[in-house]
Amino acid sequence: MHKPGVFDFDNKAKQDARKETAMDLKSSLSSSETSSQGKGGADKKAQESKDILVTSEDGITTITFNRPSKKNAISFQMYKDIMLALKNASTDNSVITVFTGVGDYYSSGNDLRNFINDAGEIQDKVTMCAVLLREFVNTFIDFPKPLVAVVNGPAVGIAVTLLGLFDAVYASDRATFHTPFIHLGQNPEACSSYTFPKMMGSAKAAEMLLFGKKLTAREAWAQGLVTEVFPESTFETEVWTRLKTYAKLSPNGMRVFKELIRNHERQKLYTVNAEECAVGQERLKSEEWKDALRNFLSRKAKL
Ligand SMILES: CCC/C=C/C(=O)SCCNC(=O)CCNC(=O)[C@H](O)C(C)(C)COP(=O)([O-])OP(=O)([O-])OC[C@H]1O[C@@H](n2cnc3c(N)ncnc32)[C@H](O)[C@@H]1OP(=O)([O-])[O-]
Repeated sequence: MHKPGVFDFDNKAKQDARKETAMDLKSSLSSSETSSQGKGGADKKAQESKDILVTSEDGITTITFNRPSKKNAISFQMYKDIMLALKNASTDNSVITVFTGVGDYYSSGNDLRNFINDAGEIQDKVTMCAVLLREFVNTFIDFPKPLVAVVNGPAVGIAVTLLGLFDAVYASDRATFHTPFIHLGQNPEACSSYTFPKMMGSAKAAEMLLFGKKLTAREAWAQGLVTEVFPESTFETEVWTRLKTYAKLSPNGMRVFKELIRNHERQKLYTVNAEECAVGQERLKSEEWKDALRNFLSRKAKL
């Protein structure tokens, strides 16, 4: 019998898992939806979940990582909440959608405890994780309005790689950008294996993605990952003043221009996302990854 290779996306196991996860996501999204007010919900709290806050004001829907005690690490539930928030933001009255974080971090990336059960054992969530991740990243690829990151502090892993799918990234000079996949036995995701070399050139992208070099905000700006860096003392005031001005620009114009830009490479991004998730699925079975996870949990390893 044909053994599916890493890039064979159509094998039955993946399809079954995709069905399961799709059902799981559907029920999770619809149960949150009953309490959300997505459509037309400008100028009020649009949706509430414990770790992801969503507000809509002055033409801007803001999705905020709100888990400061864990440096805004992203749990599986948060991935689902973010997808729901983006789905609602795509049809609400707002013009621009913004991501930011509460506390000293923007986000420390994927919650490494996503893979641990209550007894502290590593769980096999490999296929489920790949399916969730693929759907999550596709939601960013397809988001129709201008998407802006207000990076208030350090960003790690998927919180960094996703930025390649944003339209603008404003950073405090306190922010750092770190993709330590080599130390984690994982691989670049969120289309960064394509967007980063395109953005910064292959030599600079390799330092980040292959060698896990942490960039300061100014280095990230010099390499095209960040639009502009602001001093921490004036960051919030300057950025929000600017965003409120941008939110008065033509919403239809911005949608059409964004679609024009995205359509040049939408199919390419879907393919890259699928490939990265398939490779990631293999990486999450590796001993390297399990060792990295054990080291983090036993507090032997920190970035
Ligand atoms: C599959 C999808 C693909 C995604 C890939 C990625 O994103 S790859 C990137 C994956 N990301 C990483 O590899 C980052 C791993 N994290 C770190 O290396 C460090 O925590 C730090 C450098 C972010 C902050 O160091 P610091 O000394 O300033 O603070 P602190 O360490 O005391 O943290 C406070 C609390 O937050 C907790 N917590 C924080 N982050 C995470 C997390 N991601 N997960 C879980 N928990 C996390 C931490 O355990 C602690 O909890 P406790 O003990 O109070 O219950």
